[in-house]
Amino acid sequence: MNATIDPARRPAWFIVGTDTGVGKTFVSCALLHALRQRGLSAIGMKPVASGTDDAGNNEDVDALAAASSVEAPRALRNPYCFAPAIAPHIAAAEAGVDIELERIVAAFNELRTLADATLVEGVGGFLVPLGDEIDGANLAVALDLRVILVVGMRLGCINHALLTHEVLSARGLRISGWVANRIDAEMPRFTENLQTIARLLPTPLLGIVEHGVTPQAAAAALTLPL
Ligand SMILES: Nc1ncnc2c1ncn2[C@@H]1O[C@H](COP(=O)(O)OP(=O)(O)OP(=O)(O)O)[C@@H](O)[C@H]1O
Ligand SMILES: C[C@H](N)[C@H](N)CCCCCC(=O)O
Ligand SMILES: [Mg+2]
Repeated sequence: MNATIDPARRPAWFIVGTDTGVGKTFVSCALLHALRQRGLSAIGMKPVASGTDDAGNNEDVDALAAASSVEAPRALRNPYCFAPAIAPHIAAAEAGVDIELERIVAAFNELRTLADATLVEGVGGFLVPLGDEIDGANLAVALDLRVILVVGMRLGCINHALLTHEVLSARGLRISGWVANRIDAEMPRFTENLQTIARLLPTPLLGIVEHGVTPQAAAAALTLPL
């Protein structure tokens, strides 16, 4: 790691998806590998996770840790984790927990000191509530990071990509680019859909992640907006 660079100036992105299950974790892992292939140390964060196995582990948190080149305490990588795989504000309410943005920002700031680059995976789609007063957009704004939008390429994604981009812009976020993730191997007219989104989204296409590749292999197809 290049410890001479002020942590606040090290590259970091907030990974937003067009929905839950569109490949935010998958693409985040690919981006972590892409950073590492460039010789940078990299770490992933999942501030709010829901859904654990019997041992209390969450798939996203574990996948990001496996793709990271730096180890860090789970409390920093994942400040909030709830057992049921449900909307996080409902899981938090059931657990009697208030999700606090300040706690997430503090964890992120500490995590950022440990690696050259940091990726933060959002929760579900961009406007998922995190409590009565806050949502995913508030989290992205509080972290003040550039955003990478993961578009899960399936029927309906054009509208989801445009809606998400509009809200990102309305919240004043800087958008580094988008990634086309082929979650549906059989998507009819994939190329035409890709071209439509590329034409309508005023942000660069950072790469296409093919269906069924490993995150390591997908890394080679990604341009890092460093
Ligand atoms: N390019 C791909 N090829 C094959 N499978 C993929 C691809 N991208 C994602 N998947 C699979 O699709 C599922 C959803 O992906 P992923 O968990 O990354 O979505 P997510 O947006 O992070 O979801 P969540 O909102 O739960 O965090 C996972 O089983 C993942 O392995
Ligand atoms: C459990 C799942 N994998 C995600 N972590 C949470 C997705 C919440 C979606 C809420 C919604 O938009 O309706
Ligand atoms: Mg995920």
